[in-house]
Amino acid sequence: MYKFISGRIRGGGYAIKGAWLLLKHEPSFQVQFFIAIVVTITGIYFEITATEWMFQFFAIGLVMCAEGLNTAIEAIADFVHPDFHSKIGHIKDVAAGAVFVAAITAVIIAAFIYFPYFFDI
Ligand SMILES: Nc1ncnc2c1ncn2[C@@H]1O[C@H](COP(=O)(O)OP(=O)(O)OP(=O)(O)O)[C@@H](O)[C@H]1O
Repeated sequence: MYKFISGRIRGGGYAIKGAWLLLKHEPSFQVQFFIAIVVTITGIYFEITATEWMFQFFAIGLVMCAEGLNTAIEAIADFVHPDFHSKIGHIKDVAAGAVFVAAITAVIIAAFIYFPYFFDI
């Protein structure tokens, strides 16, 4: 039981380290983090509802999670095949496509939340 708990705590430590590495080294992740701060301040300013906060945090998490996984896939691709290869290009394009889908979803959620506040409708 002790081993199980200490193993889980250690795993959590590695995960936090991974999130910190993304924030420290990945420009795309840093941009998304900055946007997350901006929309959080915007949410506070407009006093959005609890449901809108939930959707907003879900959208932020979705995009940053997709970006983190995309970064990991890119790193694996570069590690297993550092040279140019059409298959590696395809893998990276598909992984980037997943981030794009998450980002479009977040933009749609943001539009639904903020249109009424910005245009007073
Ligand atoms: N080894 C490779 N072989 C073939 N195509 C590649 C290779 N490396 C990159 N590409 C192409 O270049 C694109 C950008 O790849 P890259 O690894 O530079 O990602 P990136 O633009 O730095 O992504 P991010 O901004 O998320 O870090 C890929 O989507 C792919 O189309």
